[in-house]
Amino acid sequence: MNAKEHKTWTIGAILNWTGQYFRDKGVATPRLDAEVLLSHILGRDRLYLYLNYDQPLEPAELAAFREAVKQRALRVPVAYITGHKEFMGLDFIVTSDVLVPRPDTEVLVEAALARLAGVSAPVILDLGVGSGAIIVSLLHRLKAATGVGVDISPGALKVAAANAQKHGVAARLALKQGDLFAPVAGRTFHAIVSNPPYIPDGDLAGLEPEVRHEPRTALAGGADGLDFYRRIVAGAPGHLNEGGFLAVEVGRGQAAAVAGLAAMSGLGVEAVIRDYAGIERVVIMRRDR
Ligand SMILES: C[S@@+](CC[C@H](N)C(=O)[O-])C[C@H]1O[C@@H](n2cnc3c(N)ncnc32)[C@H](O)[C@@H]1O
Repeated sequence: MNAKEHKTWTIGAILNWTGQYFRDKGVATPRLDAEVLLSHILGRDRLYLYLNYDQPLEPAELAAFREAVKQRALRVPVAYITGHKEFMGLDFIVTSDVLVPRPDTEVLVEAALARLAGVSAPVILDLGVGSGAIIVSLLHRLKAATGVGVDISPGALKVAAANAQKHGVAARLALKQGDLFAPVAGRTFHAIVSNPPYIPDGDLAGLEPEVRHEPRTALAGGADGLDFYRRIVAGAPGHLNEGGFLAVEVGRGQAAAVAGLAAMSGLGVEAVIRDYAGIERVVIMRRDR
């Protein structure tokens, strides 16, 4: 992006340049990321870029875009640069205090929705609420539901609160800081949902550069990645209503081990659900009536 090379940078020229630059930096979706960032800076959708290919950028727009490109080249996730990520058709506020919501996690939300549709006023617990992606989506769809979201990170809870407000569910969601079940001692729920940290500690260093920008507390799951499942599955029976269920997202290859934990804690494994890539992604465990 050297001004001497181009007298004026048009939308088309800068997208071509940036796409190539990101490709050279190893970005997985270079052109798409260039478009998303430019749309964000211009406050327009991506279609606008294509319809206005020859429009020159204002100096202020160029400066802001240059800053965004610099960050993306350092492999900062796009969502941290734009401050937004779409999940379950809703626009979530995202900061570097939270994991960027993943499409795979929609499988967990859909599974919980299917099971809660017939419950008149479900009460739901989300352990490791992060941005609020799971519980906010559930409460947004289930108008009579109420929920509790727990997180160890005060920064994450602020983001969850902003998202609950944005999507009109704040009055039905209590957010609590603490360690897993500690803030809900003595309470029971129709459903417990969780996408806990599940990366084996030894795998963290080898992750994609983008993931290493995400909070370690959102990722690290102990030596074998299963530390949180051990605690969640052991604690769930005491926090589920009779007939209630626990739905957890799991990492690749972890479903069988998590199902094994269920047997030990007296929960029945109701289903193991695959994600869009065919990977076993969600384990549903139920407490008997
Ligand atoms: C993988 S992220 C999931 C965030 C969000 N639920 C989602 O699916 O996008 C895990 C979350 O668990 C939180 N966490 C880590 N340790 C915790 C603990 N001991 N108790 C409660 N939350 C914890 C992290 O701060 C992080 O927000």
